[in-house]
Amino acid sequence: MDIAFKSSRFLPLNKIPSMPVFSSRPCKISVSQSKRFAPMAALTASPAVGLSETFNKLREQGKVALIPYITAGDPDLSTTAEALKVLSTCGSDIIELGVPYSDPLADGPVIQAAATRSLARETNFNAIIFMLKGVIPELSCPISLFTYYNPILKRGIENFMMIIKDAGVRGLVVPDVPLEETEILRKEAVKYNIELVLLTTPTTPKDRMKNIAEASEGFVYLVSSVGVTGTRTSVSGRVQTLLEKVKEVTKKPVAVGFGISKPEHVKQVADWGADGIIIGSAMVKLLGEAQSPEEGLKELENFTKSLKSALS
Ligand SMILES: O=P(O)(O)OC[C@@H](O)[C@@H](O)c1c[nH]c2ccccc12
Repeated sequence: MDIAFKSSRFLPLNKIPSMPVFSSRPCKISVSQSKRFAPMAALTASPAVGLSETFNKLREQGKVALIPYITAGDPDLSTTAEALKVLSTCGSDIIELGVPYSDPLADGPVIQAAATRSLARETNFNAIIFMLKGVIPELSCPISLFTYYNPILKRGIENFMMIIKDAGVRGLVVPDVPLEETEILRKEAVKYNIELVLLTTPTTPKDRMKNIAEASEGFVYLVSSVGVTGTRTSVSGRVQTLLEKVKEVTKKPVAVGFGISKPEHVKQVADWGADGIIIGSAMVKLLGEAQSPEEGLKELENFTKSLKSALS
């Protein structure tokens, strides 16, 4: 069952409630934090730079993009808003925000547990959008939304794009859509200036990899290893060869994700020639398993700074 969207199915843009449906559990963040989260009526979603522009700028400076992933609504949406600000302030170049979903195909145990906790608190799509509208104007990097296909289809592809664009989202990753079916998605995404990022994996044949890279917008997501997301003790040396393979078929930026969780990993993958590094489970774990949201945010800040300095 799609719990995440149970209370918000088929809502056209103008029917999205103006108040988010946050969990009834008391939120432990401080008053000053919650004030900072309050959406500002005067600000509309900022026209922050998109993913391609971000990579262009970094390329000029010879820098590699730091791309954290976190799950929306874990431990709660107010903390997610604060976490986005922390990630942005600590030098993230793009942030992937995961929409919790009840049947996540490729998510490993850490991200699955985060989605389950988030859904148990009744996080829903409309509340995530409301939160993003308030916080995106305060960020200095673009947000790329990460969601499975079903929730998009249920809203209608065009309606979905319209909603996320209106919230200020600049990119979209939909891991369960095969290349052959991305065309319609991409057509609507382009209309709304949303860059649709496609994924290639270690088992993707070279000619297919080329087609994926050609169709991908913003960057190409290179999945570093087979299996599901999650931290691993080391990054396989195979990633270096994989990176070379992708770079033979495209000039677009290539960001590597899956199993990267330490500053040493980040440095290693950057040295192998990646244009961006995606870190998910390690971030999600810090936020989801901390004693309090404040502690989780502090740990997130320290961790992001350590990853950023590995790239400088
Ligand atoms: O968690 P990791 O191993 O650091 O990997 C990144 C990842 O979490 C994020 O991009 C992601 C979350 N769920 C996914 C499903 C498929 C592909 C990618 C993802």
